[in-house]
Amino acid sequence: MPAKLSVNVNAIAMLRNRRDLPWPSVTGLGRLALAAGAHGLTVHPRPDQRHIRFSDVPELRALIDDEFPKAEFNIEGYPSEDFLQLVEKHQPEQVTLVPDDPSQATSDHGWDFAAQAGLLKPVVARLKKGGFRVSLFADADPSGVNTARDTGADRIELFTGPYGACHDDPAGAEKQLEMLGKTADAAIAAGLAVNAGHDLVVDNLPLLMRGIPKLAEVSIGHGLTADALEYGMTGTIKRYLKACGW
Ligand SMILES: CC(=O)[C@@H](O)[C@H](O)COP(=O)(O)O
Ligand SMILES: NCC(=O)COP(=O)(O)O
Repeated sequence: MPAKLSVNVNAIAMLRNRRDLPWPSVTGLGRLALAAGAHGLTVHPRPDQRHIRFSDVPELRALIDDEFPKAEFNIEGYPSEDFLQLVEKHQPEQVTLVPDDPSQATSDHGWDFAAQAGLLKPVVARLKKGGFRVSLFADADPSGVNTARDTGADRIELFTGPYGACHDDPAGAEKQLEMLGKTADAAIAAGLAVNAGHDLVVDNLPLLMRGIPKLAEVSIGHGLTADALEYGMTGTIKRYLKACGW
């Protein structure tokens, strides 16, 4: 089965937040994405709420529960106490832990598993006890994978930013893909499932899918939102599903 597509609505929220007005509607565009066949929605709340607001989370939870019960909600973020309470309240199907500090413009690295296993283990245990699937944001580096597994997580999410940055450098993209593939192989051998995300677009998805055919899920926001301005959300989801191999 091809990788499932989870649509990250952070960029839509950021556009809305330019004004004190309710459009573009995060929930409305999330509805269009799910109606067009996307498998889930992703949000990445940050403490300053510059993208998604905490108040968006219950609306998106209700959208999935009421209208798309087979879809999944994925909440990504740094495991602060506020974040953990947010996910415990709104019960996403998947929690993706990301080592962002609040000043970062966007996510730009995965966990340093050797150094941060002590922080992650009790957090993963708490989330697993709450019934959540837990995924850990990971750089393309197979050496950290066993430590990631030992935290008790179910999945890793490969950070594909450096791959996405090679949009005009095919040789560089191949190099990045090789490391991503090795990391995915090591993770699967360790018993973890593998997601991927960051700077994925219609043009770089087919190569990623061929290189890592066992990917479980991709979460895509920035590039997909840019495409939606051009093609509309419904047309964009169809393009992205096709690029994923559906
Ligand atoms: C973990 C990851 O790569 C994404 O969640 C990314 O952080 C998207 O969030 P922004 O669109 O807010 O940068
Ligand atoms: N986990 C990655 C994600 O949700 C979206 O990242 P991007 O497509 O906005 O770069």
